Amino acid sequence: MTTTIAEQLSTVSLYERLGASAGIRRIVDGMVDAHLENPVIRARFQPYLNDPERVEEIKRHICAFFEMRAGGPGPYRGRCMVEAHRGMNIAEAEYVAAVDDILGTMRALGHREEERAEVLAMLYGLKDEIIRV
Ligand code: HEM
Repeated sequence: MTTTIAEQLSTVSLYERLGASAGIRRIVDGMVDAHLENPVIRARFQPYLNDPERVEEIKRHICAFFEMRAGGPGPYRGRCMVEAHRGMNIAEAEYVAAVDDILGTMRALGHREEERAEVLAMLYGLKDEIIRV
């Protein structure tokens, strides 16, 4: 029995389609750079620049979180989204700015509309665990 390319692609996990661990790391690096340039949210991240080891740890956690959510093999050992963002009083506009940075980075890296839509759906599902928790 023959299968179409579309059917074959649909069986490949989002993790693989994002380029596995290395591809996700590129998205996270670009996303953090974009956050630092984004006037809506950069003040949230600038204080961490004094502590590069902490930045690296947070990036590793964000990579592991994305990998887990995209169907990757590894565990996520960071905090849950409510714990990670508790007390920050994140506003809707800040959440949208962060999502825009992630999708803009994916577009710049050449990820297809399909993968961007899947990541958007994943992020949207986390909204209530991040805004004003
Ligand atoms: C868009 C969806 C978001 C996702 C999926 C997400 C995910 C994460 C993850 C996985 C961590 C690491 C947790 C850990 O190290 O235990 C983290 C940390 C952090 N997030 Fe988010 N985040 C999102 C939105 C935001 C927004 C909108 C802001 C602020 C404008 C924000 C600010 C932070 C900060 C400052 C940290 C570091 C906290 C610390 O360890 O001191 N995040 N986020």
